[in-house]
This record gives sequence, structure tokens and C-alpha cells, in this order.
Amino acid sequence: MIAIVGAGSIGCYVGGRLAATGADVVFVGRQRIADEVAERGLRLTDYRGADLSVPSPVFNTEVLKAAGADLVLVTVKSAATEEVAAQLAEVLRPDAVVVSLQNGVHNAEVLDAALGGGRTIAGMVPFNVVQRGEGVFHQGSEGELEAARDPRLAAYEPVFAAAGLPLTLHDDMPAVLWAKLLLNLNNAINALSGLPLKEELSQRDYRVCLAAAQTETLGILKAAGIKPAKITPLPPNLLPMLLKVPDAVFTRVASTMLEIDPIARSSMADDLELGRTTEVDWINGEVLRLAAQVGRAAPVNEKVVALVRQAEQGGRRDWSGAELRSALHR
Ligand SMILES: NC(=O)C1=CN([C@@H]2O[C@H](COP(=O)(O)OP(=O)(O)OC[C@H]3O[C@@H](n4cnc5c(N)ncnc54)[C@H](OP(=O)(O)O)[C@@H]3O)[C@@H](O)[C@H]2O)C=CC1
Ligand SMILES: CC(C)(CO)C(=O)C(=O)O
Repeated sequence: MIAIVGAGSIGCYVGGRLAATGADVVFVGRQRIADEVAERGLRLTDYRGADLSVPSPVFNTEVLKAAGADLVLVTVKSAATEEVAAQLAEVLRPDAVVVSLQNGVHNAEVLDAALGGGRTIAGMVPFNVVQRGEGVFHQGSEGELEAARDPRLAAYEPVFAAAGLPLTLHDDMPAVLWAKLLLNLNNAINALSGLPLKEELSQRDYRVCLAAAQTETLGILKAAGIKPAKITPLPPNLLPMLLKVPDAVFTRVASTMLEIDPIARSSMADDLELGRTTEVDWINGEVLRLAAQVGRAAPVNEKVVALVRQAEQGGRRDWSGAELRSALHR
């Protein structure tokens, strides 16, 4: 049995595709989504036209229901990792394998600290999922699930492949997670813009802000001896250069590099929309912590964190690109 713990956008989509293609899946999540899927079932669509359904998913609100799982996919936001780790430690079988499908660079370690036995495997979701309501979860951009290479995943590789979500396995997962974090620096900028990703990224002023946050982070990673992996067609150190090209050039080049549909938004935009605390501490905040360790300043990421904090408290989330550039002194 596969348990999805934290069945929101990513959990319902990934778990839903696994269940739709025959896997035995139990979802653990909140009552709001439990009610939605009890009434409508789950429907999983993607930007390529896939359309799958799970008429009667097994959906619970208590982590206890993950007790019999062989594989647990953790899909809560980073702020909830410690809490679910403690809950899972109470109920999981000793041989259960746990995969963190979360953004941020330390969630698998947090889970493993509570669960012990080196049973947690770091994973990564490169694509965007939008909750459309009424049990519909839509993958709005391309990419394949990634995870640390681990023999315990061998039995599940065909299951993920059958669901249309093949696993790409990596020997150096921390490098992959840092590379993803570089991309996730856009989460805050997207959330502050109030725009869908495609529209936000089509405007050079926002991209200049992202390029500044990435350039700052790349310098800090270098000082810390961390080499982010190449998970995009361009290597990480060339991304800021691409971001700064004129709009017409960017739109043309980007469309050959990444398919993204017009409704996709960052997961941080979802959090602000729903009045929840964001993951900014686990994304830009990681940059600030690493900067402090290597004795460097990180003024751009520091300012982004401050603006997201204000937005969490009801502050602005309709920054124009020009306003954001000026706030970041770019
Ligand atoms: N959405 C996306 O497009 C992408 C997201 N990611 C990453 O994936 C991870 C998951 O994101 P996402 O799916 O968007 O998050 P969601 O907030 O949509 O889903 C997480 C769900 O878990 C619930 N939850 C929290 N704690 C518990 C608990 N103890 N028991 C049961 N349910 C719980 C949350 O409820 P509540 O809100 O009440 O806490 C929420 O409904 C994040 O790290 C994110 O950064 C990565 C790539 C893309
Ligand atoms: C896929 C991506 C980069 C953007 O949606 C993301 O990770 C997120 O929204 O958290």
C-alpha cells in the first residue's frame, strides 16, 4: 500500500495518478479535500491532455491510516514536516520506506531524524500542480519526478512509470535539491506579483528580480562548496543570463525549454491566497542561513523574505515588476 501524507496539490495529483493506474493508495489530508473527493472523486489532468479519474479514493484525515503502508510519500508543506514526522514515527511499520516529495533542501533529513533507520529518501517534483476545485488536480508544466537512487525504490519504479510519472534517479540528490531551490526562488516573486507564472515570467522586470536572487544564491553556494545539479536545459550558472534577455527573446527561448500552461501559479502564491504561512523560510531562508555560515551578505533574498512576511500578514501581493525591482534595488 502507498500512503500519501499531506494530500493537497502534489499529494492528490501524484497519488491520484498512481491510484488511477491500479496502485493501492491511501490519502491522508484535510477534511476540506476529503469532502471534495467524497462527493466528486479525483480527476487528474495535465497540460498534454491526460485525463484520469479515481471515482472513490480512500481518503482519511488521520495519519494513523498510513500505518500499513510499504511506501509513504510525504507531500505536506515544509512547515508541517516536523509534525507529520512525529505522527508517522508513532504508526509506521519499521520496514516502510518514506519519500519526501517536497521543496526545500532539508525535509528528508527532518523526516529521517524523527523516523530513524535511514528510511527516508529525498525526492523532487519539478512540475506545477493547480487545485482546480471539485476534486480536479491539474499538472500545469512539464518535468519528471526525481529521487535519490536507492535500491528500495526498485519495486516502485514500474508503478510510477505505469502512472505516467517515471522516476529519474540521482546519485547526488542534495545537488538536485539546491538546483530546484534556485528555480523555487521564483516562488516568492510569483506570489508577490499576484500573476500566473507564465504571465509573470513573460515580464523582464520580474525576471531581473529572479536573476538577482539566483546570482546572489549561486555566489553563496560557490562559497559553501555546493555545486547545484543541471536539471534544466541550461546549467544553473547560466540561468540568470537567460532571464535578463529581452521579453521577445525570452518568450521564444523559454517556450522551447519548458512547457507551462497559462493557469499555473507557484505553490507559494497558493499559500498567500489561502492566508497560510508560506515556505519562504525553507527556500530564500535557506539561502540566508547558508550565507551566514559562509560569512556573506544576501540582501536580495533578505528583502524578498521581508516582503513575503509582510504579504503573509495581509501586505501587498500585487507588486508590479518595476516596483519589485526598485524594492530590491535592481
Ligand atoms: N503545488 C505545486 O505546484 C508544487 C509543490 N511542490 C512542493 O510540494 C510540497 C507540497 O506542496 P502542495 O501540494 O502545493 O501543498 P498543499 O498545501 O496543497 O498540500 C499539503 C496538504 O497537507 C495538509 N496537511 C498538513 N499537515 C497535515 C497533517 N498533519 N495531516 C494531514 N494533512 C496535513 C495541508 O493542510 P493545511 O493547509 O491545513 O495545513 C494541505 O492540505 C511543498 O513542499 C511544495 O513546495 C513542489 C513542486 C510543485
Ligand atoms: C513547479 C514550481 C517550480 C513552480 O510551480 C514549484 O516548485 C512550486 O510551485 O513550488
